[in-house]
This record gives sequence, C-alpha cells and structure tokens, in this order.
Amino acid sequence: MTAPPSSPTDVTTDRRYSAADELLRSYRPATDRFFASPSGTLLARGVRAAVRHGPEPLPVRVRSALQAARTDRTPVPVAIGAVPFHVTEPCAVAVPRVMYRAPALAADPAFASVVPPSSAWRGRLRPLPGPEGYASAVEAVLELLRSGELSKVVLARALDVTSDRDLDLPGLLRRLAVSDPAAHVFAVPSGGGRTLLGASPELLVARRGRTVTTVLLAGSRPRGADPRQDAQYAAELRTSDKDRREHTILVDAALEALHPHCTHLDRPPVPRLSATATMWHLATAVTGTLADEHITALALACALHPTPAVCGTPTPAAQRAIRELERFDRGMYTGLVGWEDLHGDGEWALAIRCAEATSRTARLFAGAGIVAGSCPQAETAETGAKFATVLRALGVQP
Ligand SMILES: C=C(O[C@H]1C=CC=C(C(=O)O)[C@@H]1O)C(=O)O
Repeated sequence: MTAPPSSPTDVTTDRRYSAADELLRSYRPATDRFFASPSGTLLARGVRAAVRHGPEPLPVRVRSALQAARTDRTPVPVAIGAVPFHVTEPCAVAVPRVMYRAPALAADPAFASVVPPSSAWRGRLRPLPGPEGYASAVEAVLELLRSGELSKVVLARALDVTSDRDLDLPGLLRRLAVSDPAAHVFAVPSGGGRTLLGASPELLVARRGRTVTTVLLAGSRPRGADPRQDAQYAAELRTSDKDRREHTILVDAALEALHPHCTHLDRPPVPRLSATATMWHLATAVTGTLADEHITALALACALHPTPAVCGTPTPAAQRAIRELERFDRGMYTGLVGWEDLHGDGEWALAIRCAEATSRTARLFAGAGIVAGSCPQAETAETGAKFATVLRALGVQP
C-alpha cells in the first residue's frame, strides 16, 4: 500500500492526485476527512484552520477560515467536514493542511478490486426506540397531521451497535463505497473522538460557478430480495399516491427556497426512480442559474436546510414534533457533509445512511417521512431497511 506523500511540515492544501482508490486506501481515522461523490474524491489531512463556533452565520465563519488559510501556494483553499442538523451548534468543518484530489472512485479501475471481507461480527444491538416504540411515535405524528397544523414530519430512530472488537473504520468506509459507488461516501471526525461515516444518496447542493444543483429524494421502498420482488417494489413506489405527495412537499419547498437566488430553475415534471444498494427512492434533480454569483454553496445549503427530506412542513412545527417524539440527539445525522472552496463552489450532501462511530461503538440513524396515509408498520420497516446501508458494511446480520 502506498500512502500519498505527506510530512508533518507539509502546509500545502491543494495537491493533485490521480488515483481515487489510493486516496480511499490511505484514509486514516481521526486525522483524515474523506469525501467521495460522482464528481470527484477528496482526502484531507490535518487542520490548517478550523471553523470557529460563534454567533456569525455558518457560511460567514467558513469563509473566514478559508480566507485565513489562503497562501501563495494555496490560493483557493478548501474547507471540508460536517455540520449538525441544528446548524447553529458547533460544526466539524476545517481547512486541512493537505488536500488530495482525484476523479470519482467509480472511474478508477483499481476501485472495488479489493473488497475487505467483513469479519464475523460479535456484539450487541440496542434500538432507540424499538420497532413498537417507533411505530407508536409514527401514530403520534399521524395524530398531529390530522390536526391540520402539519403536512409532513421526518421521524428518525437510532440503533446502537457495540462490538466485542475494535471497529475497522477504513474497511467500513471501503465497503460503503463499494456497495454504493454513486453515493456521497464520507468519513469525518465529528467531535468527542467520534467519526461520522456513511453513504448518502442525497445531494443537498452542488454549486459550480453560477450553476446550482439539488437532488431531492423522498418516497422510498426497500430493495427486494430477488429481481421479481425488487421490480414489484419499484413499481409500487412509482405509482404510490402517498409517496408522490411526500415527494411533492419536498420539491415545492426546495423550489421556494431556491427561487429568490436564481434567475432560472429547471425541474423535470415527474420524479424518476433512483436506487441504492438497500433502497428505492423517488428523485427529482433541480438545476438553477444563480442571480448572485457571490452566494456560496454553503449559503445555498443553509437556505434549503432543513428540507422536508429531513425535517418536515411547516418547518417550526415539524422541528417541535421531532424534539418531542425522538428520544435521542440527532447530532450530525440529517445535517450536512461535504466541502467548499474559497470561490464558493462546493458540494454538500445530507448526512443520512450514516453512523457516528468510536473505537467499538457505532450509533446508526434512519428516518422516514410521515404524511397522511403513512402506515406505522411500513415506516418501521423502511427505517429498518435504511439501517442496512451501514449494518451490512459493519458485517452485522440484522
Ligand atoms: C431521513 C432519511 O431519508 C430521507 C431521504 C430520502 C428518503 C426519505 C423518505 O422516503 O422518507 C427520507 O426523507 C434517512 O435515510 O434517514
């Protein structure tokens, strides 16, 4: 295994690197930040400027860190990391000391040729809450929806995994990437000795110059156990009125949030089906032309966040319902993970299909959008299927 060249005195924040798989192989937990998407692969090492916590808006604080890190050798530094669901809480974003870049993992012939087997896992699982507790929380959301105050709430649950042996985080990251090569695959230190790892199918914002893109996912089914069942689930999703309503709420909210920032917005008239290794989703990609060329990727992400893909509609009432009905702190889950540079270009994905891991523990998260007509048992099964993204990579048979 060849590690990318770096030394403790290295202060370069922009090195060209060609092999995406080599970046994945070089990932070291605790010191590194890894982010791979269909448009490229980043491996960041060390911290040159951390984004400070404070009263200023997050995009302003990230920009200050980027400006502080600018040097003659690195005229366009990049900040990379994760932002919690509550964006005013401390974030885990930093400008690294060294940044390696490569094209997309899927474009590297070496990628996926070496898949470390997950050794037989031994340990304990503790759901938070259990399936019955989650189903009754969904009932409580349905009751709130009947009051007419809300039209959608995304309700989540967690699953604590405790392993008898140390977790192999680089192996977990590789298995996530191999299972979902089209996803946004990430591993970033998220504070308190934890690492946030996952494979998110949902791009909240990509900004390149004046072009902004968001890929909106809402409405889901698990993948089937065989091709016939898989096709049946996909067909069910395509024709489900409840899922189409759940999806429309998200698209309408995103268009409303982007409208003031764009001279032009393009959206397909109907959602398409999009697949991950574990889930089918209804997906709509929206592209816009920015009116203000100075608005950054993160400022756009904050204008959209929290979308009805992770929170609900209307936002304040959905946030209240989440606070009252979920029994854990979301932390980074359903926040943002990604990068942005000093020009304001960047990619921020939703931190979903993820876990926060320590040496022997991982807290997995999964949520589902609840609208009128949702069935508590089906939403419980959907969140169970969403856990499988990380569970399979951990080698846990649920
Ligand atoms: C909140 C999650 O998924 C969101 C993203 C896509 C589809 C979703 C749904 O159909 O409910 C969720 O809104 C999660 O995976 O934890």
